[in-house]
Amino acid sequence: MSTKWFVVINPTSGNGASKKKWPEIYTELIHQNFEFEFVFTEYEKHSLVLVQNAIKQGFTKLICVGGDGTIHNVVNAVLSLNPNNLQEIKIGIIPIGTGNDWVKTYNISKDFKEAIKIIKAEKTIIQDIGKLQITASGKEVYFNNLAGIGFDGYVVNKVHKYKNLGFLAYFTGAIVSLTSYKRSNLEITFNNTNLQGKTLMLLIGICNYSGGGMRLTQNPNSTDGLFDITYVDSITLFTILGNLRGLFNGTITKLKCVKNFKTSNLKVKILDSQETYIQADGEIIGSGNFNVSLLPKAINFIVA
Ligand SMILES: Nc1ncnc2c1ncn2[C@@H]1O[C@H](COP(=O)(O)OP(=O)(O)OP(=O)(O)O)[C@@H](O)[C@H]1O
Repeated sequence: MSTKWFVVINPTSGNGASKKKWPEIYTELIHQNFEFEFVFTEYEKHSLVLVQNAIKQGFTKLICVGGDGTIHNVVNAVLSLNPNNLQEIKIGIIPIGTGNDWVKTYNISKDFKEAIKIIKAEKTIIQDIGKLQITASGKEVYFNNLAGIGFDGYVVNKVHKYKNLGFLAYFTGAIVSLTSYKRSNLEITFNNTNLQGKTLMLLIGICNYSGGGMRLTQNPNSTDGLFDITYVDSITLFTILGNLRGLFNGTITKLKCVKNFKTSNLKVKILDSQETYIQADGEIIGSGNFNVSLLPKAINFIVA
């Protein structure tokens, strides 16, 4: 087992900010007495291979420099490898992304010096993780923050156009997309509940924030063994514009048109032929019918 840290940097995250800030982050890691090896990703999902190789070499302490997509890839690397020493693996985050949503739940600072101090203290939380399986392909994806289908996936698919707007990228993408999005006919089944019909979006939440600081699930708790589900069949642009603060303080979830549930499993069937994107932690992962289940207390993160 290595006592060194393995640092993976996505140079494209935060619209290139990770690459620019790396020399200062490197200096600060040395300054705070970290022993580490580091590597830059060279293509999308490259962190999956890099992290799996690092774990096979005996690294247990990982640092992720990037945004929510980079954290998502590191989590997927660990859980798809499912090593014998999973309990010993810890993930620390230096948040340099666009939305930086996952870190907000745990008050991890966006100031990299503060984020490094938090990692140094090695206080961990064992968090719940979602496992999503696309029925047709059997593809499995883990998520640590929030997954969704419908409008949510549509916005994520468009958001790259607005990445230069920073945290407003998702909000801008959502407002621009609301007029053009065509709802899909979905069937959603969990516990004794069956929802069927034209659906704007379904969100499956673990942590508190998504879409660049929005609070779109009502009562999330990242360690309670349950997803927080938000289901919206329709909402007008007018209602959203009248509740802009509610998007960011969570009161939007109290509107009559927004339904909230808790469950640890659910099934989603697409009842029409329209392609509907599924997103997990802000990454498009496919389309089609899928099942989701919760893995309670599945992975250690270093938190404030
Ligand atoms: N070297 C690379 N070249 C191109 N894409 C990469 C590279 N390394 C990682 N990626 C991809 O970059 C994407 C975005 O990364 P990330 O989410 O960390 O940044 P972000 O989108 O700016 O932040 P956020 O998700 O917090 O909004 C991920 O899908 C990841 O697979």
